[in-house]
Amino acid sequence: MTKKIVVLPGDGIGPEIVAEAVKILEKFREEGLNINLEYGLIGGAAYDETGTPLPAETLEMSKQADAILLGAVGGYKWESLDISVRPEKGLLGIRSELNLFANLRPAILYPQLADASTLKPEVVAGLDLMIVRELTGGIYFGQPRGIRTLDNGEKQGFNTLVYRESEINRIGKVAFDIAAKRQGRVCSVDKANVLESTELWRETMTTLSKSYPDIELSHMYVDNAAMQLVRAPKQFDVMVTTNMFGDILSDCASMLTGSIGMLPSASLDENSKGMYEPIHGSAPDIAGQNIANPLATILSAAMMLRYTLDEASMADRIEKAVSKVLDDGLRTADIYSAGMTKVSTSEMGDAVLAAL
Ligand SMILES: NC(=O)c1ccc[n+]([C@@H]2O[C@H](COP(=O)([O-])OP(=O)(O)OC[C@H]3O[C@@H](n4cnc5c(N)ncnc54)[C@H](O)[C@@H]3O)[C@@H](O)[C@H]2O)c1
Ligand SMILES: CC(C)[C@H](C(=O)O)[C@@H](O)C(=O)O
Ligand SMILES: [Mg+2]
Repeated sequence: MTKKIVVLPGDGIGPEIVAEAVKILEKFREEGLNINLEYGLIGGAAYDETGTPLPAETLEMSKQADAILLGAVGGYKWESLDISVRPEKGLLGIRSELNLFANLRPAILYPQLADASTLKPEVVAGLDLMIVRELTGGIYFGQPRGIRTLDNGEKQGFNTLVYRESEINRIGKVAFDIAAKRQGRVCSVDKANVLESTELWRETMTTLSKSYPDIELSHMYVDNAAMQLVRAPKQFDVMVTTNMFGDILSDCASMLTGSIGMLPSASLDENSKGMYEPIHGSAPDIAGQNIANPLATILSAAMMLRYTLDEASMADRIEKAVSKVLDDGLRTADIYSAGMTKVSTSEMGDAVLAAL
């Protein structure tokens, strides 16, 4: 049966990088992969056209889809809008509406990029870390939230960090199951010394770990985890953490691999239906210049083939093709170093396509 892929390019560099991943999906389609691509609006592009960052039509087609490929949302143009209609709200809305609670963000160093990493080669060589970020709960979604005026006339902004045991258990299971296929170690990152919500997080992870006797569970406070990531990242196998901590730690981890333009992600529901997107944003500072790195998006398409479309060999081919173009010395500006060949977004995409 034909699998339906919804493509949501979004804003800024979104359309540029998504176009490169689509070239690859189209090639596989020509080779016989039974997919159909359908485009939708999200983020600022959707707001401009329809007055909302997540039009009902986009949500409906995404619910019907087998998988979604997303570029990025947001940009200067929409920064003065009320938070409730900003482009980012469209992204949060689709994650929540589709119940995409498990966000997998693999931070893998391609050895060819050791010199682009912010860490010394001996500290980062062989890095292969999986960050499992809870994506539909925590402070991003907790109620109450807002800005209120206090009795003395002063304004106060407030958000609520809440986690239910069931939310912690389901993301914990994802992390333990992934660890079982890797080195068997999970580090749960929290702030249990200060926040009750993550005190419960720690207790729940500990109880859950009793069902996974072969997995080694450790706990770490988020401030230490940030420090350990840049000190000795190879101590981690799988990290599992809350929505906001995972957002921050994954941007941090991305630079260990050379660039935020290298990190893909999968956001999955209970049935491994998913949305696939690079972890970076719409990069308005470089949008429209054909210089963004498309590899995070191309690698996100590989994750889509692996996790949702059950086409592991095609995913392998993409990952090998990325490795090949890096072997050939091709670099977008963000990962460029002396002696390499600087290429544009579309040249990088074409090179991966040719290397397939
Ligand atoms: N998933 C998403 O859609 C997503 C993620 C993060 C931020 N955002 C939004 O994007 C907008 C810009 O946010 P920001 O500047 O804080 O973060 P950003 O990730 O867009 O950019 C941060 C820096 O990284 C660079 N960068 C990002 N992706 C790159 C790529 N593929 N190649 C080369 N360089 C790249 C940018 O040029 C910029 O200097 C905001 O509106 C933000 O809310 C969206
Ligand atoms: C744009 C924003 C809502 C989003 C997040 O915070 O989840 C982004 O930073 C990400 O990492 O996907
Ligand atoms: Mg982020």
